[in-house]
Amino acid sequence: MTLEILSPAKLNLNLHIIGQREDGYHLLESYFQLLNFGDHMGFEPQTSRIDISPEIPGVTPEENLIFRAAQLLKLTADDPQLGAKISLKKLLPMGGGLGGGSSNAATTLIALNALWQLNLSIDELATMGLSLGADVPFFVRGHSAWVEGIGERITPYPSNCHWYVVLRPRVSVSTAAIFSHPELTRDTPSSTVAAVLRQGGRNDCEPVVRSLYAEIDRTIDWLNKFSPARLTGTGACVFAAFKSKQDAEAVFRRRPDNCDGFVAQGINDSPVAQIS
Ligand SMILES: C[C@](O)(CO)[C@H](O)COP(=O)(O)OP(=O)(O)OC[C@H]1O[C@@H](n2ccc(N)nc2=O)[C@H](O)[C@@H]1O
Ligand SMILES: Nc1ncnc2c1ncn2[C@@H]1O[C@H](COP(=O)(O)OP(=O)(O)OP(=O)(O)O)[C@@H](O)[C@H]1O
Repeated sequence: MTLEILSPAKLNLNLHIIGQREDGYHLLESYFQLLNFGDHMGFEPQTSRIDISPEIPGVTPEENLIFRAAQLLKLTADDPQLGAKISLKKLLPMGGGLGGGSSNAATTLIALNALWQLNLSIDELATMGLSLGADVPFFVRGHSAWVEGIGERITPYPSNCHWYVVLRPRVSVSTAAIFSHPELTRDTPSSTVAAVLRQGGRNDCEPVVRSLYAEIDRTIDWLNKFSPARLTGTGACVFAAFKSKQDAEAVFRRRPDNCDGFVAQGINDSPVAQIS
């Protein structure tokens, strides 16, 4: 039996940095919007081996978050006979602020927990997920949500499910470099999810990212001509909301030559929420 499932992307509709922990990690407040666009994954049980195909260029099989998630689950179950053939059609740009790697890891935890009949709870899978990445618990829970702390405090909250143009300028942003930048705003006052969804929030990483990456700066300016544009995560992707699919597609067709990307709709529940 093969389980085929979409591993969705997210957008950070806002990203407020309200403080910093002693270990250097930043305390965030962010609305995480799930999208109906992502990577396609397939899972088929087999004996003992965990095989992922095709490989991701530039990521060794052992570093692949899909492999690490499967291995973690296998160790927790303490059963060396567990294995799976996992297929991946990667459509999400890597290092784009869309959470692709974290989403793949979460989808793997949920799918294999079901296929291997381990009966681990969502709380247990979310705790395991946090050791793989700050955004993994959000994707494990599988609902658009207000996220606090470094990603571990998650309150599901429905959005208006707008259509989005997502543009990817062809540059790569180092998350660690942005978070360690001296100019980064780290004292935004605490807000509420209702205020952010009503007024639209801002991304505190955006001024620093714009100053360091001219292509991202230009892309935000271009998209701003049609609808208020913002960075997701620490970039490099930039997005704006539209009332209809047609409006979004019309803007996407006119995108600058240096960008690829996609049009997608916000969703409140991830496909993984149906199998967990
Ligand atoms: C900010 C977000 O993009 C929001 O979606 C994510 O939480 C970032 O998650 P990520 O890309 O998985 O990043 P991680 O691999 O966990 O962290 C990369 C680096 O960014 C910094 N970092 C990350 C998240 C955070 N809340 N505070 C930080 O200071 C840390 O220096 C860390 O070493
Ligand atoms: N299955 C995977 N898919 C994508 N990236 C992976 C995967 N496994 C490991 N990685 C590594 O993780 C890095 C970050 O990838 P990802 O797509 O999650 O970035 P992101 O969209 O910037 O995430 P975030 O929004 O959490 O900052 C990649 O550059 C890659 O080296």
